[in-house]
Amino acid sequence: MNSTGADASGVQGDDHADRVLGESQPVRDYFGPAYGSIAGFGGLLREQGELRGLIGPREVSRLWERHLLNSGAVVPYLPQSGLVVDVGSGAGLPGIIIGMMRPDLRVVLIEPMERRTAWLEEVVAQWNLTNVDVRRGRAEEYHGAFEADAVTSRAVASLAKLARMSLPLLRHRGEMVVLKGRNVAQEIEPARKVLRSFKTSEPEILAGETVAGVEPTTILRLRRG
Ligand SMILES: C[S@@+](CC[C@H](N)C(=O)[O-])C[C@H]1O[C@@H](n2cnc3c(N)ncnc32)[C@H](O)[C@@H]1O
Repeated sequence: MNSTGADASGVQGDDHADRVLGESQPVRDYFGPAYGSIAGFGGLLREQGELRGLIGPREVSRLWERHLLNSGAVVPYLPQSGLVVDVGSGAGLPGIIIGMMRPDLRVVLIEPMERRTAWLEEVVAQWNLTNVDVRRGRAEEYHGAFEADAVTSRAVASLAKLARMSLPLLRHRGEMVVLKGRNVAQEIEPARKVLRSFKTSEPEILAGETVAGVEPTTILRLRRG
C-alpha cells in the first residue's frame, strides 16, 4: 500500500479506500477513546456481517463511511445523560456505536429478529458493554415499558410509522432522533397527523458532520410533548 491508498497492483478498490479511511487520524480522532472498540466491531461485521445476514454484500466495502461514521454522527445530538432506546438496531447501527461512544448513557437495543439479537448479545459481551441491554421484540411491544430520554433509529420505517413506533417509548419532552436519507423533508407532511397527536415540536433537519470528505448524516430531531 502507498500513501495514495493504492495497493501494489495499482488497484484502488472501495474496500481498500474504506479501510484506509478507517485507519486515518481524523477517524481515530472523531471516535476518540471508543475508536478501538468501534474498529473491532467493524472488523467483526466485515468478517461475519454478510454471512449472518446483518448487512448486504455491497455494504462490506463501505463500512466506515456508510455505517460506522454515519452512525457516529448522531452522538452529538443525544442527551447529556439518561436512557436512549434504539429501535430496529439490526447489526447494531447506530445502537452499538452509541453504546461504545457514550458509556455514560444507558442504551437499550430493540430488535425483533432472533439472529440479530444473538449477534447484538455477542457484541455486548465481547466488548463488555455494561451500559447496553438487548431486548428482542417489536418496538410496539415495549410501549409504556420505557420513559426514554431519546429514541434513535436508522433505516427502519417512514417517519409516520417511526413516530407511531418510537414516540410512546419517550418520556414527556424526550427526543426522537432519526438518521435518515437526504429526502427526509418529504416524509414530514405524511407524518403530521401522528406528530400532532403526540404534540411534538416542529421537526428539525440537521447535518451530522463527522470527518472531512464523508457525507454528513441527515438527522431529523423532534421533541415529544
Ligand atoms: C433495514 S434494517 C436497519 C438496521 C439498522 N438500524 C441499520 O441501520 O443497519 C431494519 C431493522 O428494523 C427491524 N424492525 C422492523 N420492524 C420493527 C419494529 N416494529 N420494531 C423494532 N424493530 C423493527 C428489522 O428487524 C431490522 O433489523
